Amino acid sequence: MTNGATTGADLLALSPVIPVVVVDDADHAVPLARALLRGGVRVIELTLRTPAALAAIENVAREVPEIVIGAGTVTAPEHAEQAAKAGAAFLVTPGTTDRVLDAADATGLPYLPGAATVSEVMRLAERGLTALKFFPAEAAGGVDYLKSIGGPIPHIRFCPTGGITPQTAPSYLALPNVGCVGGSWLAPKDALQAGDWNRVETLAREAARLG
Ligand SMILES: O=C(O)C(=O)C[C@H](O)[C@H](O)COP(=O)(O)O
Repeated sequence: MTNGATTGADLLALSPVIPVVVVDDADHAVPLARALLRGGVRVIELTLRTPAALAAIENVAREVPEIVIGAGTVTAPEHAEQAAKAGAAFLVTPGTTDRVLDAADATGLPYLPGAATVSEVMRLAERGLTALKFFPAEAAGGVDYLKSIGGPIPHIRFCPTGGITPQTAPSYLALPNVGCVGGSWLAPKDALQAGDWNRVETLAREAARLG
């Protein structure tokens, strides 16, 4: 189920870019996942922002076992259990609370908890976490902020997400404390609505080369 990704650190190594996906139609998820795989991206983060999200995760977990499927936008404790039951292999949270972290731990799944400040990073490090999501990356200070965090807290590694583009991704990926970036550009809403899977495959092929 997790295709070998059993820790947060494993998640950072799956792909240079983790596609962050919003699906309005659960039927889009399987062809989308297959297009990402054809382009060389073997991970997908399906955000729990729409009513179709959990069914989409179930569809991909059942029909595309070659891809590592995770649930994003985990903002409440119950989201963690719902996502695990749907077949998610990992969880991603935009920010963190103790209740959300406890619920994520209870699933036994690897997860990337969100942090945006040095103090939030330190609080997560106190819980023994060493692989975090840095969100909202661009708005929270971008590359320079992450570079600064690496000085006093060099053992924590990040998946920065939020406002990152194919043009800015390389500057993040060049940092020693960055394992991958998250980005919604790999699954443009208009491409999903049009069923333009060739465009998704092309975007994935370009992203897979960023690492
Ligand atoms: O919903 C979540 O789980 C989040 O944490 C937020 C998303 O990861 C970012 O909104 C993606 O940012 P963009 O790539 O700029 O679209």
